Amino acid sequence: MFSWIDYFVQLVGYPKQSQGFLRAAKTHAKQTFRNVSIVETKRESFKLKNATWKDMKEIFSLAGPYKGRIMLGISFLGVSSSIFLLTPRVLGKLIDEWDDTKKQDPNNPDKTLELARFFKANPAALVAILFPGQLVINDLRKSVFRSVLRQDMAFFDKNKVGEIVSRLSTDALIVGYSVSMNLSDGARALITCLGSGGLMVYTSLAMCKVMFVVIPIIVGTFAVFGKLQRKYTLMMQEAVAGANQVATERLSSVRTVRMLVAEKKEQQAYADKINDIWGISKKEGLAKGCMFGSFQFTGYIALSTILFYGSNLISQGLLTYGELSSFCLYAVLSAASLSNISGFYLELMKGLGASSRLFELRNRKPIIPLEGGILKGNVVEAIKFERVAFGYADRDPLFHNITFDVPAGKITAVVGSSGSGKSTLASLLLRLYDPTGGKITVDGVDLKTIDPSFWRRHIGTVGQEPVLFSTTIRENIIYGSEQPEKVTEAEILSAAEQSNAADFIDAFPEKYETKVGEHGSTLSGGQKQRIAIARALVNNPNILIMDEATSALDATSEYQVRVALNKLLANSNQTVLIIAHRLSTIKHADQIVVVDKGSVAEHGSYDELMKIPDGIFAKLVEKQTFGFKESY
Ligand SMILES: Nc1ncnc2c1ncn2[C@@H]1O[C@H](COP(=O)(O)OP(=O)(O)OP(=O)(O)O)[C@@H](O)[C@H]1O
Repeated sequence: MFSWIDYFVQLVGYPKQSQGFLRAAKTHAKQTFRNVSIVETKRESFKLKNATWKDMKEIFSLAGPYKGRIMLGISFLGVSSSIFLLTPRVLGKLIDEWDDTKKQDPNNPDKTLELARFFKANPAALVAILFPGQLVINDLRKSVFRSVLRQDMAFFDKNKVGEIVSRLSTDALIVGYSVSMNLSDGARALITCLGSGGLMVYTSLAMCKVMFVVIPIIVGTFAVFGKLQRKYTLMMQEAVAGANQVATERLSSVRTVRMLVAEKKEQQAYADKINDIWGISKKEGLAKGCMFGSFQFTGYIALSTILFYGSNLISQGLLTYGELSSFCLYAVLSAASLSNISGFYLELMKGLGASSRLFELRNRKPIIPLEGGILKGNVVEAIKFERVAFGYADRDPLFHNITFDVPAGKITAVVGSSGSGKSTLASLLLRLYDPTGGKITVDGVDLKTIDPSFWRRHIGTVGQEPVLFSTTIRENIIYGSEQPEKVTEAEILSAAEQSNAADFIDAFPEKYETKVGEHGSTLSGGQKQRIAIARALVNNPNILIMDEATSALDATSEYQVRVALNKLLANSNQTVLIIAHRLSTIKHADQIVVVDKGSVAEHGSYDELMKIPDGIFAKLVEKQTFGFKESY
């Protein structure tokens, strides 16, 4: 038989359970925020103030594709909130059941109990609204990452990768939460607040007089608390960001810290940052204590007034015990939902702040597009630099007139003092940046009109500091191939052979399947360089750009890399641009271009340049030879 205790447990248990899902998810999200709040900086408060309706529209448009799910979720929410709201009324009726004169009609049982039982048995129905949240986050992350990957190099010069990553992780999470679970919390709070207010009026109009006095006090308390809470949250996020910044930077450079014996200094720097956090949490705790104290005090006064006034009405026969109980519960409910509404508002503002940074990334159009244009990937006559001018953003101009040809099928070496802009020429040729003046043409076609991805795909590049990915040697070699799965074993072996890498790869127990570690950390500098050369060669590119990396290598590694390069250049019929640091080794180049003070100062074969009296190249060679003698 259905006992009174079962009856009570079901009634009280339902709202606890149904809310449990949302609350657990919300708590999880909040904890995550805490952990990743490091990126919330001073800009946050600025953004919050500047949030506009346009931002509001944009943020809600994220949930657009999931309208159906959201409507379903909100329907469940509406039903569950209604039941939740009816609960005090039903409880009131239960109390009145003890009053023999006001027994319920057994032939007309309360339908709300049946509904409550349904949701108690099917709590999963209430989780429906949670799914769009993760989907919104997924969409946002994917679209922002896609946009970031398509940005030009000038963008990456300005934006730190660490910050972009935290936008992708933290900001996306905040935005996703604010338009999903937060929305459901807000909707629930609003429904509960309006519903309980209405039901208070319905339960007893006379009692509402008391509430008109109490509500402003409660709202005022919440308003003050909300404002303070927001202030301390922002301060806390900044302090946590500061501490994490110190920890991240120092730990990622732990080698340098160790070599400079700076452990104690760093320990202190971190401790200072942690003390900042402690200072803020003390203030936050004090404010919270005061606010909660005053809220409880107001609450007790309100409740006592309700009870006092209510018992007066009961004694006059104008109110029942049950009605008074219902009224009290609704008063508590409406107060609690007011607090939830303020929480919803804060989270929404946070979401707006975070979204503006994400939308900025998502909507940014790169200056140099990834694709589009003439599909040209070979050189028949020559690549020409025609009066090229260039300067990096926020720096003085680097080139004012660079004019020279890179003839097809020939080896062109670029030399110049450190910082003269040799690597920058390679970047311009790859169209990582556009010249600010003049132009680069390929067989007379302006590089700006050529499809950038198609062009780059036909260029094999070996950078000064080779970058390998933390995967196998094989994967690293075929990384740049358009269709890696179609690269044959013979092609991989041939590329490794040509780059002088085959011997050391064969000596590894797992050979081509050897994992190279993060950034190739388990390989020597020379080995990394030779794998990078193999990677450049495996696609049999039409053009080769070699930025010599010799400074970081020891004599043996340098020798091995040089042998690889020489072998490669001797057999090459490709158009080659080699940025040379060791001048004695470019005697085989068809032509040498000397860059100095923003223009091409000398131009010719090795022997021709050596013959120029007081020539820059001759001086560079002399300096280097002298330098070698000094160092040995
Ligand atoms: N991404 C960048 N943003 C701003 N300035 C840059 C950037 N890359 C290089 N520079 C600056 O441009 C100048 C030329 O650099 P570049 O690397 O082209 O010289 P380099 O001749 O190849 O030097 P090195 O022989 O030392 O490798 C330098 O003053 C450098 O500080």
